[in-house]
Amino acid sequence: MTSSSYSSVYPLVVSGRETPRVLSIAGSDPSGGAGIQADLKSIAAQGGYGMAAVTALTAQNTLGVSAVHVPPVEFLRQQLEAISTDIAIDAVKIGMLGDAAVIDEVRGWLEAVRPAVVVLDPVMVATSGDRLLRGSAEQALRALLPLADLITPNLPELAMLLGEPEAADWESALNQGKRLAAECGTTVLVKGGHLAGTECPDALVNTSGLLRQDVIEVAGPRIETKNSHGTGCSLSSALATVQARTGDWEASLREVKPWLLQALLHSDSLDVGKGNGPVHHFHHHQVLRPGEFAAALWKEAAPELAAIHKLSFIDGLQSGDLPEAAFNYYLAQDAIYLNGYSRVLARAGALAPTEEEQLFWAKASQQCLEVESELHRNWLSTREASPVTGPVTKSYVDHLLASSAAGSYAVVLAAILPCYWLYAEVGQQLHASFVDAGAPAAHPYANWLRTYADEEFAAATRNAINFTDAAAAAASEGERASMLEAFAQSCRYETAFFDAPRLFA
Ligand SMILES: Nc1ncnc2c1ncn2[C@@H]1O[C@H](COP(=O)(O)OP(=O)(O)OP(=O)(O)O)[C@@H](O)[C@H]1O
Ligand SMILES: Cc1ncc(CO)c(N)n1
Repeated sequence: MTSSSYSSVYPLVVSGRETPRVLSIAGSDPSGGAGIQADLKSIAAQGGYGMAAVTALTAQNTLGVSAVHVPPVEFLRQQLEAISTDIAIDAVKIGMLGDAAVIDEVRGWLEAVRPAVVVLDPVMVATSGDRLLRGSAEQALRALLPLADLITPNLPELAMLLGEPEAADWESALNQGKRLAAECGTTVLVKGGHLAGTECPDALVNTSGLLRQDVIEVAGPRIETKNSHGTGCSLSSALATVQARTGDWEASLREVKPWLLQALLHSDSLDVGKGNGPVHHFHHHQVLRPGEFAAALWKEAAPELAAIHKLSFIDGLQSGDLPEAAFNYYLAQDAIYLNGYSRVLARAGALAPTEEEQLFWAKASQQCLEVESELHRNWLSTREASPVTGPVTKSYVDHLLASSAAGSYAVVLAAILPCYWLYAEVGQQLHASFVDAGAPAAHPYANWLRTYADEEFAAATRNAINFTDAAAAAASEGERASMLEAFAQSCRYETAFFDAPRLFA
């Protein structure tokens, strides 16, 4: 392997632009799912700077196209000139062109400016079946193809460009792609969107050694959805953007296809229109509303809270029938637990993004140690309880320490939270039923039950919930998944901790 081919396979320095300047030359879709609107969203979703020169205006929605207006080509010329005389363009995506005069204008501009990356989506017919290119302009479009680096026809467009019947299976689609690639000397992206079946592959096809192989297929599942309006526009403009950054068509397709798949999967949440709706271009930038993540956590916690209230330990504590040995075991384990918990709270303080939060967790960590020594002084000094760490205590503390090891503030908080939240809820209910029973002084656990109505602890719990909710809003999707996992695990340990005296005392 020569040094030059080595460096092209394993580039030490990526030469592409971090924020590519990408121009879409395409039609407008006022409903926002296709055309320049989809292009600008896709370019931005891939981290590019989007620009748009409008070739045609359509009146359309998710049900279809009701009118097309192609403005005078002189105005397109002025738009293109305004952009390219001022701004360096890293990639161009070409979509709906409308008629032969527009095609000629774009051809002239491409020949003069010669952008480094040109993706041509030969738009002829919308998803709804409406024509977006005059029949008389098909020949002119064919003649434009060799000026592109990548052509992205759907299967009906591929067939029309070749003057052949539409491919009915993937193999004949690939063969048609090869014929078109050979005819125009460029790379063709053959798209599986219009085929049936559970798979939806795409393939980069070329015949003149432009790529590593003649056919590079990228597999993908077919999503069961009618929201496919603008998938072709979104794919081609996203590819142009990523290509300007990577300089590698295969790498670009492998990056864009999973994004488009997720955009299709999240399309229902947009709820746009009655027909073929758009895809969710910014599914990866979902903004959480305040309290939304906390509500999702509470949903996780609800079954555990119900399970805690069914435990014989809670029942016995409430009625006073709880064997003393079980209560003593619980107190001794609680003291051990609080020591470990205090260390994890201190870790939350170390990771906190604001001084307010740092102070809150530092105080919480100290208070935790104070409660631990209180337990020893006032509760455990007169009781018989083993000082050995029980298996549930050990596992719970290990889980908390492990959750803090990755160094994510959001994940530590999610792991910490159930000890506040579930404990506060359980304590409040135990205290309320104690008061309802007239707070009998003769109740064997009266002094303990009285400690539960602590307003300071309730306020701290509200703070801990709010900090966790805010940390989730700032976290990545992956971190939020880890938060849910850490939180759910801590909830299970809360239940196990209340049940441990029955099993191990
Ligand atoms: N149901 C689906 N599930 C998964 N991927 C899909 C689905 N439909 C289309 N795609 C993908 O979307 C991209 C566009 O393909 P398609 O063949 O639908 O283009 P198109 O017909 O030009 O789109 P448009 O709707 O914009 O006219 C391809 O990457 C294709 O694999
Ligand atoms: C403006 C415009 N361009 C392309 C398509 C193809 O999806 C469409 N429906 N509308």
